[in-house]
Amino acid sequence: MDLSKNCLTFVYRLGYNQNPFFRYTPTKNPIMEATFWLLPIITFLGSLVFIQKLLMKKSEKFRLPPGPPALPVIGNLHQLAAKNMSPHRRLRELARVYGPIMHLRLGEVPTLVVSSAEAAKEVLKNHDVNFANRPKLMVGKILYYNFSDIGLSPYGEYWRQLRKIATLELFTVKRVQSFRHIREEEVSKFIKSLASEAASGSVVNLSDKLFGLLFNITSRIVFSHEGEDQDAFRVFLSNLLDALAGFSIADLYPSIKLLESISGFRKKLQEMIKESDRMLDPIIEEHIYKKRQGKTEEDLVDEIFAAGSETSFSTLEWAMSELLRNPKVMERAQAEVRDAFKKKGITGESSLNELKYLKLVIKETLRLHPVVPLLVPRESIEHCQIHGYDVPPKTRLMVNAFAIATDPQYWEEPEVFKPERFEGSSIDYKGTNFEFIPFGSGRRMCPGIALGVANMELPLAMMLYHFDWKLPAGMKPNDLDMDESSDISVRRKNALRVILTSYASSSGI
Ligand code: HEM
Repeated sequence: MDLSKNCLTFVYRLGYNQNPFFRYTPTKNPIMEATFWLLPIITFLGSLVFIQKLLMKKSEKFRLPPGPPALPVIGNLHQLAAKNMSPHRRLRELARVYGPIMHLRLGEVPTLVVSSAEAAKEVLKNHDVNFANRPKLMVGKILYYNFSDIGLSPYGEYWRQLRKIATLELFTVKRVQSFRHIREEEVSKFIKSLASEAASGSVVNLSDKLFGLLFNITSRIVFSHEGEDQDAFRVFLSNLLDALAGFSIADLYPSIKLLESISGFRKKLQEMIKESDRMLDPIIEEHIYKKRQGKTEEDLVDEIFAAGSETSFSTLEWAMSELLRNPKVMERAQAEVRDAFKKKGITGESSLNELKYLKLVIKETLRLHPVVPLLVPRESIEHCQIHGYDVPPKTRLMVNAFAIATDPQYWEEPEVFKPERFEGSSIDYKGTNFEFIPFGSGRRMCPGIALGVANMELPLAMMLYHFDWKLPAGMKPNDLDMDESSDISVRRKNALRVILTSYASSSGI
């Protein structure tokens, strides 16, 4: 019996994968999947209860943070899976009951969940070094050839060298600027393609178009090459981001090596390697060939591809969704960009500095829809104390950036999309204002902020300048669903479909 296929089909039937975009990925709720997996093997794991009890005795001398009561073997997985909510929303709910410093056991993994700015500052600033490690997730071991990438490699000399090269050589403002012509060319092609859709008056799948844009920009930046195989890459990215969350059964029970193979996760990752080699090898070979002949433009390392395209794509998709739901904000953003371009003409990225409100729209989108809401998991290196609670070594850390960015303690009307809230405020996403950390903070903070923001500003400005937007079939702004996929990276669950008309004075596409 193909148990793996049956389990996935079951989860699929539960309705967690209704997004036609991502229909090739068998399940979009990894926690449900993990919980489901536990049913047939729970007997096997029962033997662990005894060991666990011994461990619990040992941990009694610690003052662990509060948390919901855990069950033997599965710990708190059932509470996370309850209510069919995305993990970051469910964890926000639990934090409202148990507090901003919460202890959970996910499978056999002790996990610290931090959900306030004060506690985030404590772990990401005051105890930054101690939490600068990443857990040894299977995806890092298999897909990234024994943790050889920046994002998943353990804290130490190797990671420091990679990060230094990335920071000094790849992510400087000058380097990001050197890709300006790529962004301008690709955005111009994108706008032309939207203009032909506008002329036909048909309903446009904006999600597809935006993904294509970010895919092309990132391909050219990373490989100096136009993107191909976009659909396959989209599925690959979706699977990769699932794996990064660390919610696979093998990552929840890392001591039981057998689970890596019987859960089918190892096989899945190996298939992903084959798929990524199939897609990337020809591009890389051509790139090396061109480089030897001195024919390439400056490029970034290939592993950056996933981090770079999906995050900016998702954020743009959310920004357009919020603008469609909030016509007044849309109006103000369009007025600003149209006014600026009318005065100076469309001068590509050099016009962007004037667009103060547009920048606030992006900030507000990152607040309400941080695309990596729990940041990338970290792990404590040695024992430490956080606000008087003990945190043993090898505790997994999740910082709920979403819960913090929607906490009424720091934000007025936190659920309302209101870019004006940042007007005259010095709060920024650079990692020092802990109530707003969509890019994380500290040593492992996202090094790609400048590139990510550059990839979002020009497309957004151009979309707002060239077109007027409405929802299809007489839908009212509030009818637009904002359902989220339930992965580590939070995308729209359903494609964003729109009708657009060309703005009368728009020219120079
Ligand atoms: C909207 C855009 C983006 C968002 C919201 C975002 C968010 C994040 C977050 C939350 C983390 C984890 C930080 C932590 O653990 O504290 C991260 C890590 C990372 N990001 Fe980004 N990111 C974005 C764009 C990019 C881009 C464009 C690149 C590169 C081209 C990039 C490369 C990376 C890398 C390499 C890491 C791992 C850093 C490390 O572990 O040392 N990101 N990002």
